[in-house]
Amino acid sequence: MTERLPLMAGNWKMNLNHLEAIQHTQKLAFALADKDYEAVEVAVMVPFTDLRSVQTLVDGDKLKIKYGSQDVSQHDSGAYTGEISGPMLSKLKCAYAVIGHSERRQYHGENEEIVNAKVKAAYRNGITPILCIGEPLEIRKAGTHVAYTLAQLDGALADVPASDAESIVVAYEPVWAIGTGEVATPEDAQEVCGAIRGRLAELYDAELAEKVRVLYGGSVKSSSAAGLMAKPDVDGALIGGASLDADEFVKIVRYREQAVG
Ligand SMILES: O=C(CO)COP(=O)(O)O
Repeated sequence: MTERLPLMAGNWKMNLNHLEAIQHTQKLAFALADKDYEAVEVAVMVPFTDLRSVQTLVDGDKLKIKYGSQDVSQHDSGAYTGEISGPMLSKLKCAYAVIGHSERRQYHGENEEIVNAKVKAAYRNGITPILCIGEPLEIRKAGTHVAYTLAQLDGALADVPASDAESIVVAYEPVWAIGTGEVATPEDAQEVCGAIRGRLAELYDAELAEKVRVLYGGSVKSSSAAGLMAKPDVDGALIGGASLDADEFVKIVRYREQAVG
């Protein structure tokens, strides 16, 4: 079995201006030691206006923290007022772009076609997508959450070749768990993360599926991280609210030191 380096990615959402971003990144850099980065990959997904500041810090101080954006345009250039392109993000050395977050699907009308085009735009520009999928509450209640989430995966990966897909990060983020304080149980997370890996094996092959990191996101805190990470198909977390608190985020990065609960 391939060893997958866990990924702990903070999604700051629409929080922290560029001055606050500098302060927050410096706090993380100060708190995290080399040995933390050996055990876990650490990333922050920041507002567009923070990227240049974060890049300058990371480059200047040779920080091991990775960074990325929370979205990317499906187009590479042109008359798309307000959009930010893949070439702009790769020029800022973004490692990752969050794509298809439920808040973008909900508030910005992103459908499967757009998400698929954005995944391709990221790859075209050397950026690794962190693809977000997951069901709303009514689907969970109806018991069709696995099929619903896998259909989102199929749509996002349509016509994406294995040579690209092998590096994708998939984040299972059930909408009912996002920002609600209601974290999925480790068993719930494993059920869907395992199904995602199974579908990747069907869409591509087992070797690719073993390589891909599948994260869980939704109200992750230091008190829940170790339990989630104990599951075989959960390879990290996408962390919203708790990533805005540097001490709490560092505790999540060090989940191995926390009790499984
Ligand atoms: O949406 C999320 C990460 O992308 C999860 O947000 P919370 O951790 O605030 O629930």
